[in-house]
Amino acid sequence: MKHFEANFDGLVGPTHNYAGLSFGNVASQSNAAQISNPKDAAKQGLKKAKALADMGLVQGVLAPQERPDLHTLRRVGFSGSDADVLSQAAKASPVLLQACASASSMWTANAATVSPSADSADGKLHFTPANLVDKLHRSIEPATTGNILKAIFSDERYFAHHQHLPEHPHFGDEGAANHTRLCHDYGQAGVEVFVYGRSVADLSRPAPVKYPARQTLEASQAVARLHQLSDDRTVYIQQNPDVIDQGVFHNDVIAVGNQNVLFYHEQAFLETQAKLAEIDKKMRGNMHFIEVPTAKVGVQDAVKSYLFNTQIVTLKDGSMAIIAPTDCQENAAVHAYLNELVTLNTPIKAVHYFDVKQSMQNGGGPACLRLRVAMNDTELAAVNPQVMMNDALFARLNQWVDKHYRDRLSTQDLADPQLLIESRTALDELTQIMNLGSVYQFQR
Ligand SMILES: NCCC[C@H](NC(=O)CCC(=O)O)C(=O)O
Repeated sequence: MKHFEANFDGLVGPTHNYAGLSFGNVASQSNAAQISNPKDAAKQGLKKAKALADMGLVQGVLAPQERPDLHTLRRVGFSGSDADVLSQAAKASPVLLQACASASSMWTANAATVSPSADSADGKLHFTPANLVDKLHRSIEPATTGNILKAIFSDERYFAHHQHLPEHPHFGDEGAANHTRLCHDYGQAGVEVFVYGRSVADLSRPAPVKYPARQTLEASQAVARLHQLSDDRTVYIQQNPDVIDQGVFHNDVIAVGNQNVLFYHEQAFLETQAKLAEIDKKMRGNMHFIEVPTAKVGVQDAVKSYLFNTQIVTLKDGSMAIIAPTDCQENAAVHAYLNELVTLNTPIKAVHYFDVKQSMQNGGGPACLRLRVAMNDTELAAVNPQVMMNDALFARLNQWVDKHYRDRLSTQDLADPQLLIESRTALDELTQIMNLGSVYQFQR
């Protein structure tokens, strides 16, 4: 049996826009009210996904969500025709309309936490959609995320789907952006590392003062229980609250792992040495800890360039490559660091750069755009084949984007009833292309 890690990238939705909705996410806030280009955004994402498929990696695509979300707008009291609801909301609360129109489900690293069958007691691959309660615009994602995941990973012999955690700050959960699975071989039991921003129960632990800590320890522990992980192979690390206050709103902005490599910034964690020792012990040794010192790359440069929001992938020959945003090339310190990294004695031998600027301007790099699913070939054979990236799907999705997407969108346009019609028409066609059935409210 073959074991590997598949990536499922979020397709950027037709309403991709810059609304400045994410307090604590510097890019989102500083690009508020800029004009976006949904067509370019979707094509940039598709290009990255296709390039990874062409490198021999297993690559899938996840469908975007229905936006503007008329269901939520009606739930909070707007009524009448769809056009009425949009115009009332735009007048009464532009921020609310923006929250209901965000294409934020494109960042599928926040869609769910995934544990492979090798790690769980029942031998199933587990999914828990993230509740994303810290941000209104993201808190409306988990139910549809669950529907989409179930439509793709539907075979109950292999896949276990859990409901998202209770929607309260106690269980603030941001999914895989705060979770890294380490292993020696993808098919062997690994060590699942959960990184949290604060603990609700233990108030003696430090917490950020300026920006929110989106992930709680309690949420991480709940997901580990649901996924039937063994304590012996689970590690909880607190993120350094000082870096959260400098714009590191998810752990995947400051650390990334793959197999036996953990690539992280010197300031990423609290109690770093003790936690690395625990990882090493639970991994039974042979780890590569690649620590980036502040003297080489400061936290600000890491946040701006997204050096750690990169993907580390294992290629066919067993070597690893980094998938980085072009922003890393444009930052002198980061570019110099990456040039040096590939010459060091680590498994990482190459860096490939991709332009994902439309997503970056909202604080989402290459790693945010993908959900990792470590699996084996029997499990892959049970995945909906219509979502897997190949030449035909790439061509079909590019045509679909060309047909339905705008190349310019402002936050004012979000109230345009025509945008809603375009978006629904596009998604309806997409569910046929990807054979998803009726996953959206408007189809039910
Ligand atoms: N993993 C990357 C997530 C980025 C995402 N940005 C946003 O939602 C910005 C949306 C806006 O401001 O229009 C977030 O902060 O959760």
